[in-house]
Amino acid sequence: MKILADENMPNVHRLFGGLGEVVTSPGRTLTPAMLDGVDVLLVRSVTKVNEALLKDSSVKFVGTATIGTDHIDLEYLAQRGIGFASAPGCNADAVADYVFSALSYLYLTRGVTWLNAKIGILGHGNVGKVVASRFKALGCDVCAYDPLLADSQFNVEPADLATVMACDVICHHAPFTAEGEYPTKGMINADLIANLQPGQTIVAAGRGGVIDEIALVKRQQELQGSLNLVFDVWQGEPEINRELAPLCDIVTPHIAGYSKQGREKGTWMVYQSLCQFFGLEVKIDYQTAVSRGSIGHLELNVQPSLHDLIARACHAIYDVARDSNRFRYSYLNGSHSGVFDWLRKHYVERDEFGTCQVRHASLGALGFELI
Ligand SMILES: NC(=O)C1=CN([C@@H]2O[C@H](COP(=O)(O)OP(=O)(O)OC[C@H]3O[C@@H](n4cnc5c(N)ncnc54)[C@H](O)[C@@H]3O)[C@@H](O)[C@H]2O)C=CC1
Ligand SMILES: O=C(O)C(=O)[C@H](O)COP(=O)(O)O
Repeated sequence: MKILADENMPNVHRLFGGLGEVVTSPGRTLTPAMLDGVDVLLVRSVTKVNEALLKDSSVKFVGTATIGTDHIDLEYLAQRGIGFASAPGCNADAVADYVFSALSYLYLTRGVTWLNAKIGILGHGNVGKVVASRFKALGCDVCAYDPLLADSQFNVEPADLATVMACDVICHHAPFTAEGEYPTKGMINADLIANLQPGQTIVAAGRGGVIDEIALVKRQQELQGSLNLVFDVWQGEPEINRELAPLCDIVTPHIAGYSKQGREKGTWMVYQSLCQFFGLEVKIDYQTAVSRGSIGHLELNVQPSLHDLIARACHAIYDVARDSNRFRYSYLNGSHSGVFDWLRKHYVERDEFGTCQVRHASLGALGFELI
């Protein structure tokens, strides 16, 4: 079996090497010619998998080690009888860690006291639910908008879009969809953005293309920079909006889900699905494939407030400012146009909060392991 994999997929040789010949390549520039003789294609979000890529190939199985599937033409795969697997939920905890690291940053730098705020979540799937549960466990007032779910499927108060957009903190965890009854493409439109008020916070960590970036630039300028903006996903990736980025507090190159464990889990979930598809034995188990954390245990002195305690704990494991600064200085101040992908390829590993043990009960709410 010949397996072609995105070079940014961790553990790919270790997991798939026993199943066939593994060749890796940059995902964004993959061409149909590279699929010659390939049976299995393993991608991440940057490869458009569609008829144009696959029509002359003999690919039998496509796996994406990601949560999102908007880069895959699922209908075409089904028509051709090509097997498919994604990795639902693999990096949901990583994205939640990103959200709380970013809110901690806003607390420390701009005094945003988000624990007392009204929180609104856009998209209540695997990621939205983890984020919502953490806020709820911390005692926050949380609601969520997800028109495709019945009320009984929410773990927080269901709300309409306008209600979520009026919240103090708005967390975008919706996929990119251009069709159907509730497409997300441009869903956060100029009208909704024109109603944003000073002091509101937006964390964009779902998919680019959902928020009207031009309208947001205009509103942020009108409000003299008083919106708190955290942007991980962008409409024109790997380019980013050069007018919007300087108006944001945190700018990152689509790495909210890039924890070591989240990325390894993604590869392992696809490995498991591939074995099932071809009727092969799963020889590498989850414990072997997914790393433990490198810190293990965190002792924190009593902090002046819960906000401070959370900020110290989150940033001891992952301080989002490190990614934002690296990106801001190299992308916005430099001429290196490939820096978006370079930073992702050379991402400095980070562990999930859940790999670290703590004693403070309130940190259990954030996914840390309580002892
Ligand atoms: N920034 C990053 O690194 C990462 C981004 N993502 C993105 O986050 C998105 C969400 O991930 P999951 O929760 O795991 O996906 P999921 O598929 O479990 O949930 C998506 C939810 O969005 C809802 N939805 C669909 N249309 C909507 C609309 N118009 N308005 C509000 N909600 C709508 C769906 O009903 C579903 O409940 C993914 O599509 C993925 O693209 C995921 C992982 C990492
Ligand atoms: O899982 C998803 O969905 C994501 O957005 C990934 O974290 C994005 O990572 P890449 O696939 O673009 O490396």
